[in-house]
Amino acid sequence: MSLRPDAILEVDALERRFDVSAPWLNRLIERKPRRTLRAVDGVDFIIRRGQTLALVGESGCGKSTIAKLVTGLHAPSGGAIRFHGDRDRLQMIFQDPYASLNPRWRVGRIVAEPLRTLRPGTPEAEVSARVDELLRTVGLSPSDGLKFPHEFSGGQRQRISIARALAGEPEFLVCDEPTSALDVSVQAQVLNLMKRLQKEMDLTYLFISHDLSVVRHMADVIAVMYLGRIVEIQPTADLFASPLHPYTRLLLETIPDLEAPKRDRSPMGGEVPSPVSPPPGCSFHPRCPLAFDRCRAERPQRRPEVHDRRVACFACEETADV
Ligand SMILES: Nc1ncnc2c1ncn2[C@@H]1O[C@H](COP(=O)(O)OP(=O)(O)OP(=O)(O)O)[C@@H](O)[C@H]1O
Repeated sequence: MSLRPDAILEVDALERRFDVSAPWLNRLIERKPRRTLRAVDGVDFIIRRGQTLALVGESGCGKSTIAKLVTGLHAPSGGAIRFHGDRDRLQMIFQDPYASLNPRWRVGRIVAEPLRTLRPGTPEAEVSARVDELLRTVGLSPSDGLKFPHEFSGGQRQRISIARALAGEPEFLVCDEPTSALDVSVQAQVLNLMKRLQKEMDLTYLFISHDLSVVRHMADVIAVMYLGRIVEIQPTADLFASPLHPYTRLLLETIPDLEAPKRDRSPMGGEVPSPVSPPPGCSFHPRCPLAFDRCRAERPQRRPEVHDRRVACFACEETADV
């Protein structure tokens, strides 16, 4: 059952645990219990058709695991993923175009492959015309189809990945750090291309990044993750104008040259705790300058009835309009 008629993806109480126990013989000898890592620990969000939701957070907070759960590469340990689109029209773009393109195939064949899978029996002349068109769409030329991936720069390779994804006629794209391997100037070009394609083709994006400045101009809604959970979700402009969660503020403070008004730069050091043994209460409390007793004992929840504007924080929810 869909909660929202315009939602293409609904994720509810999603969990993914990994067994990270030592091998059974070591456990037996050393009398160690099994260990479970909670990579995704009760995540929910919706994405509306034609929009971009960004998942942002430090390395290890569970972003890629969510991408793999949504694309079906991992099975959930709990919760639900409801995709209201056509599963065959869900594609993924990865961070590392070097690793995701077959080095022994010419670009034309790489881009043609999803097309041949989607529409078997398409005449070769038609496939080739479509490949040429896709290469032009992403800012390459048809003659580039004759080359191998190693003959291109990082940005061009990511354009090839995008052309390949488009060949599968997607309606939904999961983009896992698509520009983080690229120089800043090239990053902007690829992001602009993705934005243009989204508009022209009515695409929906789940966009993953560790960098808030990258998603600022891409996302309609930003979900900030910490240790397997979403701690805050807000429409992008609101998140930048009035971040609620202390962790979001920490992330914003690390963006250089942000034109936002200067906030109190409270030092918030400390390491991200291990997802194998997260702290009790709010996972962020050991690093949080606002933490009080309740934060150490009880886990803050986000209110489920408001989809795009929620914060899981006892200290800020009293003042927040959520
Ligand atoms: N197959 C696996 N087996 C065991 N642990 C895993 C596995 N995949 C991910 N993890 C762990 O789950 C947690 C979340 O990892 P994930 O890759 O989703 O984070 P991330 O936010 O995408 O970080 P990064 O940007 O570094 O990939 C990490 O602690 C990671 O070590």
